[in-house]
Amino acid sequence: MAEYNRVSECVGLITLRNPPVNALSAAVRQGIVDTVQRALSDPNVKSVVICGQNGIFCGGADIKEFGSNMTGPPLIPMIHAIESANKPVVAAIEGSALGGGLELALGCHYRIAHSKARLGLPEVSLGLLPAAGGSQRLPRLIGVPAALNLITTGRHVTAAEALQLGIVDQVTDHNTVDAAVKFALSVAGRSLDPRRISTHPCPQQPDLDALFEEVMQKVRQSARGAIAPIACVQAVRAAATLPYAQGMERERELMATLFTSGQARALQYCFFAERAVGRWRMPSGARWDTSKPRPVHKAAVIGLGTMGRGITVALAQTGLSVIAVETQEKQLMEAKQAISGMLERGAKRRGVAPALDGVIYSQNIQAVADVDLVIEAVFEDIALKTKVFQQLSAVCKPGTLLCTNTSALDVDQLASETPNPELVVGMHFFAPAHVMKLLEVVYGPRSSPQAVATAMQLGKKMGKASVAVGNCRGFVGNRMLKPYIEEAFFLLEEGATPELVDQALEEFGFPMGVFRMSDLSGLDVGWRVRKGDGLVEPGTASGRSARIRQGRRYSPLGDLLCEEGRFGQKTGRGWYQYDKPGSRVARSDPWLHSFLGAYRAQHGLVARRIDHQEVLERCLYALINEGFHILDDGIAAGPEDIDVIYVSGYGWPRHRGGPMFYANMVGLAKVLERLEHYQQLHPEVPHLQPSSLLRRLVASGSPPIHKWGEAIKKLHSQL
Ligand SMILES: CCCCCCCCCCCCC/C=C/C(=O)SCCNC(=O)CCNC(=O)[C@H](O)C(C)(C)COP(=O)(O)OP(=O)(O)OC[C@H]1O[C@@H](n2cnc3c(N)ncnc32)[C@H](O)[C@@H]1OP(=O)(O)O
Repeated sequence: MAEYNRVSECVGLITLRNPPVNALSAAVRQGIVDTVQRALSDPNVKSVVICGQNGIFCGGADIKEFGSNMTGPPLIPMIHAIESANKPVVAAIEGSALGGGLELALGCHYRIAHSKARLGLPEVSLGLLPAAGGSQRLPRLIGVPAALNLITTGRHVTAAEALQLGIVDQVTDHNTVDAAVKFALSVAGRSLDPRRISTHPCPQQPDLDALFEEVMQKVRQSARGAIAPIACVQAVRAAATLPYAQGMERERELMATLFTSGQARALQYCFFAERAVGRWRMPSGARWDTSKPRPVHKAAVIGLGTMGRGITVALAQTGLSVIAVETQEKQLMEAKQAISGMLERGAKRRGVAPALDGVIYSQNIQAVADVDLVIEAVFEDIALKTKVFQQLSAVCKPGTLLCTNTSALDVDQLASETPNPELVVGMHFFAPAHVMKLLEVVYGPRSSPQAVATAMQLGKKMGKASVAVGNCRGFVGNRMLKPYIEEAFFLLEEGATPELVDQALEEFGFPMGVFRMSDLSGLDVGWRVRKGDGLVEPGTASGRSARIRQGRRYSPLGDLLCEEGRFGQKTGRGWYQYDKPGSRVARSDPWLHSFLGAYRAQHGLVARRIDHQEVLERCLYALINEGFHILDDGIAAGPEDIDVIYVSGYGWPRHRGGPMFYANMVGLAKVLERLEHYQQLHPEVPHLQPSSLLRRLVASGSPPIHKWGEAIKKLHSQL
């Protein structure tokens, strides 16, 4: 919808009305077409202003429409009609002008922005390109290099940067619509020819070919298989080399390819999934909209190792006052220096003052007496954490929320050691905690909805993709990682190399394959966990029986490397070799290959040829299968929760939508059939046994992913 008013006697004011972001739905487009026509045909109107209601210009095309049959007037002729108008049209930009919203503004003759507005063409992050003329007008307006940067990254710019780039004509701190109306009156009657961007040539650019080659190479490297960034470069190239009409034709062709691609579907699914996880619910029936978070003004972090330092920075950057506690004086001093450095570097990047005064350091746990929330980040040891929780329960004011940053320990067990288990939740950060986007908020059966709501809200404030999950071994992310890593080990036993496995996974789109990742995070981490589980048996036992532990197939390969002191990058040796400890460039290691040969010989294993498809199917389907178990157990409320966790914390390629979305794209019946196939070949591997939920979904006709929630509820009610 678009509302029309005449203001200041001779300005036609068109207001886009489609809460919450004034997306260009069919009704809005129809409204714009009608109101523009009305303004242009009214002889009393000398100029026109377009704005959006509720302080936001326009969030772009209505993404929900992309999945359906699109009706209503198309955007391109609508914008063209505005640009060809014989009366000046001024865009009054408040809040956001994104995607189709900015393309609409680029069709206007002038753009006035509020100083707090943000502008951008983020279509690339939805698997698309600015195909309402944006890829052709922006380079003509601001030049090819700047347009390439904005269009291929999708980044939003501030009003100040937009002014500097020449995207907007004026920035105001006052009422934007008033400023735009005044401006519109001042330009009434002026020639509009120089203001029609589509009629301009692109500004001259020396060495155009070299520029495009360089950008294309950079984009291909960072795209990890995503096709939209490449199409964006091709579209801008068309703007730089072809007349406008032919450039538009190229823009349309490229968009047609992207629009129907699986990647666009995956990326748009991610957009909505990231918002859906904020609407969390617990098996008890507690939900985001009925649970009020507590205000948190002051927080504390206990334990200032790597995780505690990152968490302190993340909290301080939200503007909270933070008490950072470390009992060892030397550690405290080192932490203070490290945290101050991180805050300073972060502030410099963001162009703000560092929140150094926001952090108070203490060796004494008594210092946290008046905080609203504590995040404990001491060493992963249940006895130590229990002791800290008991101290906190004694010291903190009543009602303080006690959160544990654990990746593996039982949140319920910790809660049960405190007098108020309802105040306890897990906050599982990922290293480095001030950088990584993901936060798993782990609730136990006794965690109160208010505690979950508070942790979720705090996560959002810290800019994290926060996902509420139930308590189980490994929560969601690490629980699914276990079968993925185990399959990779089994593949080595059967004849693969770390290079082959990693190459298959990196070609799929992971930034690092499982072995390069393991070298980065340290092989000793998993070794310690397996030792704790009683799985590690020193010695040189051979044969099949040595590889069956606790009744299931087990590969001791990781343990054997650790026994050799090969912990990965930090020791300069792991699944690969490095120039020196701490170096990051992985090189193939002949020692490792002969070690694998000797290991296979010792265990009577005959190496066979393994291809990329088998690597992907075994590693990914094992991980996905665990995801179905997690859904069946109610640990994750829906597939979106799992997918957001994997995309934001585990390097799953966003253009593949997350593991559960990927399973949906591949086809549930196919995933089931391949799991059954591998299970028959490896009956001693329980994680290849298809989950009963997967079987039941296939039996009920493989509903599309957005219907899984309904299907799971129905299947559970039939049990
Ligand atoms: C056969 C082949 C044919 C091929 C040809 C096809 C022809 C098609 C041609 C069309 C050409 C189109 C070219 C243009 C494309 C686009 O414009 S794509 C959209 C680009 N815009 C964006 O990516 C912006 C997305 N939104 C945001 O970044 C943020 O929402 C915001 C605007 C910055 C506001 O942020 P915030 O205040 O934090 O609110 P949110 O929680 O993010 O959002 C609130 C709710 O609004 C929903 N929403 C937001 N944007 C859109 C949108 N563009 N469309 C639909 N819905 C949107 C969002 O989902 C939230 O709702 P809930 O999910 O219900 O919470």
